[in-house]
Amino acid sequence: MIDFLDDEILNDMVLEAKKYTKYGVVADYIPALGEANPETLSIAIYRGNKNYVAAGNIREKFTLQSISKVIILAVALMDHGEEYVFSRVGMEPTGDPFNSIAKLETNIPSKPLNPMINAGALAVTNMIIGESTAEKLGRILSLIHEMTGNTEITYCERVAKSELETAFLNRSLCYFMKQHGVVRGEVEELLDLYTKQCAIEVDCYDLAKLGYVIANEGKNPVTDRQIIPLHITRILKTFMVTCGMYNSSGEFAIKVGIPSKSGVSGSIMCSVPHGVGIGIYGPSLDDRGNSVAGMKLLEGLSSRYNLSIF
Ligand SMILES: NC(=O)CC[C@H](N)C(=O)O
Repeated sequence: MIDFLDDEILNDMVLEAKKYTKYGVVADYIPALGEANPETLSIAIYRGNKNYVAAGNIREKFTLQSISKVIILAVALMDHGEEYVFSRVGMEPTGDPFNSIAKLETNIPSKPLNPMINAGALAVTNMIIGESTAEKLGRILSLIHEMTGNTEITYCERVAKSELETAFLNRSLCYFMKQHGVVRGEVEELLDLYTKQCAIEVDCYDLAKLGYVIANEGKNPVTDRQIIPLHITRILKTFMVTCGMYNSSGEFAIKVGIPSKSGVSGSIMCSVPHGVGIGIYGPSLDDRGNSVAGMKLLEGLSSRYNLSIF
């Protein structure tokens, strides 16, 4: 039972998993991410109603990167409903790296295969309702504020700018999709919003709460308010299982078995069904872009506390 887990046990598990940080590298294709300390590993596990355990420097901030894909999918589904969203993005895993362009050309009609890869997330970001980038970003942040109870959360300008200046591959994905009518409007405006949403800054505690709300069928842990409809949280968790860890999702399902989403900042958000959220930060990444030590830590937690959903 994860209820028996305390800070001391968790700290020992973090120290053990930390040894694996040396087998990875920090992402530097977004130059600002390259400044992270590769030896860092921290985790917060939120069990509802302010009950949590933690280890490492859980107040250290990092950017959501691909974890934002789960949040914007929730916003788009609440804005438009399933039929519209899935007319512009698919539901199938790709088995390719997260930034791959390959399947956009070979898949007919040319819509991205799922919302957890960059192409799919760009298509979903393109659906967010709002008059301006600021309004759209404000709506994404509002949902995050409500889920975490932390209204201070905003985006890191430096990381957003660093990505916008170097996002050549994401620009290509957008132009390709624009050619095929999947992306509409100005590509630069879309990239501006996308890089800002990826640069939303949180700490492990916030991330654990985001994961918790999805695990808790969309309800706020303190007020019990339904923030995200139940059927949408099911969609989010399913994508987290099938595509959340990029092209490691299958292996991760076997070894860990928890709906999870990772980001190239080295973050992982997990939603253990029926009420546990986990937020991890460990910027040393494996060759698929997942936190090496974070995955080891999850493997240990899952087997020790029987957390696999399978
Ligand atoms: N895997 C990720 O976290 C990718 C997010 C990053 N902002 C990108 O588009 O490349």
